Amino acid sequence: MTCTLENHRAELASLLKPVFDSLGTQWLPVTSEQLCDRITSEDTFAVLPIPAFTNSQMDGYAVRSADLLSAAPDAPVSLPLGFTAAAGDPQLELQPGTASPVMTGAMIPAGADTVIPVEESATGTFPELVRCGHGTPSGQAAFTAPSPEGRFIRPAGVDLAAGALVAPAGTRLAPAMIAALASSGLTEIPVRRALKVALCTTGDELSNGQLAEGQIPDANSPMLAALLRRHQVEVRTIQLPDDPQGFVAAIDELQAEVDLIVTVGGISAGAYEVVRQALSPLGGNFHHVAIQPGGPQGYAQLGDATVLCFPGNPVSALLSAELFLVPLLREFNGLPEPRPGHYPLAAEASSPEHKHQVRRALIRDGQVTILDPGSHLVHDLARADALVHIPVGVTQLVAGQSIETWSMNV
Ligand SMILES: Nc1nc2c(c(=O)[nH]1)N[C@H]1C(S)=C(S)[C@@H](COP(=O)(O)OP(=O)(O)OC[C@H]3O[C@@H](n4cnc5c(N)ncnc54)[C@H](O)[C@@H]3O)O[C@H]1N2
Ligand code: MOO
Repeated sequence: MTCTLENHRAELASLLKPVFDSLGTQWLPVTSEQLCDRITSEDTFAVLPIPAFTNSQMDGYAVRSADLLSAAPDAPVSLPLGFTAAAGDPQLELQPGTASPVMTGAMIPAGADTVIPVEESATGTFPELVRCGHGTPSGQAAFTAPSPEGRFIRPAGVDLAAGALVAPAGTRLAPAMIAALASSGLTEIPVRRALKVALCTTGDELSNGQLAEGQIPDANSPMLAALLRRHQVEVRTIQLPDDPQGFVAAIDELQAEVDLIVTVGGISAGAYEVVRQALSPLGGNFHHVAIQPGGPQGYAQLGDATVLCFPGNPVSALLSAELFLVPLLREFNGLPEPRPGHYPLAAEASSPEHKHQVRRALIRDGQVTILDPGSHLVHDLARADALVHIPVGVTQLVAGQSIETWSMNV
């Protein structure tokens, strides 16, 4: 049975919706390398205000603004120094009529209400400084101008108050938001649990080691694993046996460990199509979609096991994943819909009338060149800059016409 690209897309979207809906929450440390680009599953609220405490914006002197009201270039005011506050030190107390050297990020001493940058002091540099517990300060600093209250002081909570919403549920965690979560004192972040996929290749011709005559390296495994990982999927790759009974037993075992099983190969019209032969009697759906490459497609729901079956030719496998799975992963991960580019076609191209063709293309010198349609041309796939969709009903494209191009690498 042949179905359209849109129908198959819709069928897979409804097949996978309960899978995505069931994922729930996973708590990741804010330092986790897996956190970037994940989606928060709950509202997160600040434990600490940002900034966490009132601190200095400059390396300079914390003083009371009232002590410098008369300061002028011809009448500098000299203040004895108190202890020095470095970033990370506990809060000091400023005695009236003194100046406390403070470094950027240090707590503003209690009683101080303004900061004068060191370069604005009469000498422009710090004299010898003494931190609390390391002796008695003896120096002085002179100032030639008043400094208004609050100047160069960063108040606690000015950016975000304690208890305020840091990120609503559904936020995609970009690096800056990770900084906001960390700054607000959150150490464990609730994110939507990553989809766990078992990526199963099939075919006696595949080998990851020594190649016997007739064998080829397994390209689909590393290719699709890389694609899925790019979309935050936890992937486990496995080569399933080519006999239907062993295949079903393996699927049975895998279903307890993963959310989704993706098989590649073994679904077309051959005599040894293990995936189709194993899953058809169990209610699997195998049909031809009016697309090229990627015509043979399948899926099955076996109890709790959701199985997606892609064709084995590497180009067909990757484009099947790009067409049917990646858009759902992008939606789950809160990514915006990709946008096409537009370029004039360098040379004419043709396409079968009753198929939606997805062609690989090069973009050079502002023009797009469509490559050969063969679904075994994995190196052409690798060097392509973009995909070009030629819908059902369009048989001829002419040189110079404007073409939509879609990136595979977003
Ligand atoms: N009589 C027909 N033959 C075929 C049809 C058809 O409609 N009638 N469809 C063709 C199309 S279109 C495709 S696509 C393929 C899909 O076949 P399968 O999904 O059954 O895949 P296999 O037969 O297992 O493999 C196809 C091809 O890809 C190579 N392959 C498979 N797995 C890998 C891998 N992991 N790494 C690298 N290469 C792989 C395999 O060796 C075959 O060359 O069927 C057409 N035939
Ligand atoms: O659909 Mo197949 O993917 O044309 O080779």
